[in-house]
Amino acid sequence: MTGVPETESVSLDLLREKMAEFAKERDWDRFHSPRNLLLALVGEVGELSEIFQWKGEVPKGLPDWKEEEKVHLGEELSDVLLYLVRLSDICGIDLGKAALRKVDLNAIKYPVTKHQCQTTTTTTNNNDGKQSS
Ligand SMILES: Nc1ccn([C@H]2C[C@H](O)[C@@H](COP(=O)(O)OP(=O)(O)OP(=O)(O)O)O2)c(=O)n1
Repeated sequence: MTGVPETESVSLDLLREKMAEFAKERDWDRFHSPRNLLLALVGEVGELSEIFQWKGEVPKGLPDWKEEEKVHLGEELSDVLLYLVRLSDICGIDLGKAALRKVDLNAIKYPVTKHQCQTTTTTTNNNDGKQSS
């Protein structure tokens, strides 16, 4: 259905093209304004949050979740990603490049030597750089 072989990785560029095509075919470009897309994105983040709502903390890998719950989670994560990709495109932002640049900036802001977790002591580093015991 996507035209992408199962074994191939999916790029942000492919998703950007698919969303552009999807909107064009339906004459929905006029609805895909920055503000509309942002609101749609926030709505989908809400739907994603609902999946985790009231569940308490859940273990990584979601071992106790039913297959259909995981499929639903994948759908909501995808909606968030797709609107984010589309919003970036409409705003003229190369999301992949911007994100890579941000990763570099994060590494400068949080150098490993200063923020590595100390496993031998009871002191822990929060990811905001502040320490707590
Ligand atoms: N104007 C629109 C409407 C939808 N979509 C695409 C992007 C999302 O991936 C998905 C969102 O579709 P829905 O608004 O139907 O939302 P859900 O799929 O979450 O359905 P529901 O809200 O019924 O759970 O469709 C889009 O690009 N532009």
